[in-house]
Amino acid sequence: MVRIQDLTFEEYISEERIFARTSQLAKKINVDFEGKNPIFLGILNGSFMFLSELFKQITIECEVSFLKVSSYENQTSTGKVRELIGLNKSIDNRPVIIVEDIVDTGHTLAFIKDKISSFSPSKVSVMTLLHKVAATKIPHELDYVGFEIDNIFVVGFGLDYNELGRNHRCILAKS
Ligand SMILES: O=P(O)(O)OC[C@H]1O[C@H](OP(=O)(O)OP(=O)(O)O)[C@H](O)[C@@H]1O
Ligand SMILES: Nc1nc2[nH]cnc2c(=O)[nH]1
Repeated sequence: MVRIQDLTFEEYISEERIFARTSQLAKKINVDFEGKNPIFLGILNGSFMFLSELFKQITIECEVSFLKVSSYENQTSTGKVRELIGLNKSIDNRPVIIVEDIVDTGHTLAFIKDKISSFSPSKVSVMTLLHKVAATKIPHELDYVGFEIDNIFVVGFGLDYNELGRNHRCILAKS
C-alpha cells in the first residue's frame, strides 16, 4: 500500500507489464512509421516517463517535441483545457504521434487535436499508455493503447495526485 496525502493506493499495473507493453508498442511504431520521419509529441507533464521509455526503443528516424496542457485538478477533470506551451511550425506536413499517459474524458485530446490541425500535419496518430474507456465524454480513435483500465483514479509512472506520486515505477490505483 502507498499513501499519498489523504489517499491510499495499491499496485494496479506492474513495472514489468508496462515495460513489456511499451516494447510491443515501440515495435509497432518502428514498422508503421519506417521511412516517414514522425514527430512524437509528448503531452506534459504526465507523459514524460512513458515517452522516455518508448523513445529509447524507437529505431527509425524521428523527432520528439512537447506540448504542455493542464486540465485535471485533484481527482476529477475540470473539463477546462488550457494551453501552456505552444507548438512551433515544425509539424507542417509531417506525421505526428501524440503521446499521452492517459485518455480519460477525452477533453484534453480534443483540444490538442484541434490545436495541431491548424499546423497542417500530414497525419495525426494517438498513442496513450492508459485508456479509461468508461469515463469517455468525447470519443476518439486511439491508434496505440497500452492498457484499457477501469474507471478508477490512478497514479504513478508519470501520473500525479496533486502533483505527487509521478515517480512511482508502476501504475497504482486508489484503494
Ligand atoms: O481525458 P481527460 O479527462 O482530458 O484527461 C487526460 C489528461 O489528464 C492528465 O493531464 P493533467 O491535466 O492532469 O496534467 P498533467 O499531465 O500535468 O498531470 C493526462 O496527462 C491527460 O493529459
Ligand atoms: N493522475 C491521474 N490523472 C488523470 N488524468 C485523467 N485521469 C487521470 C487519473 O486517473 N489519474
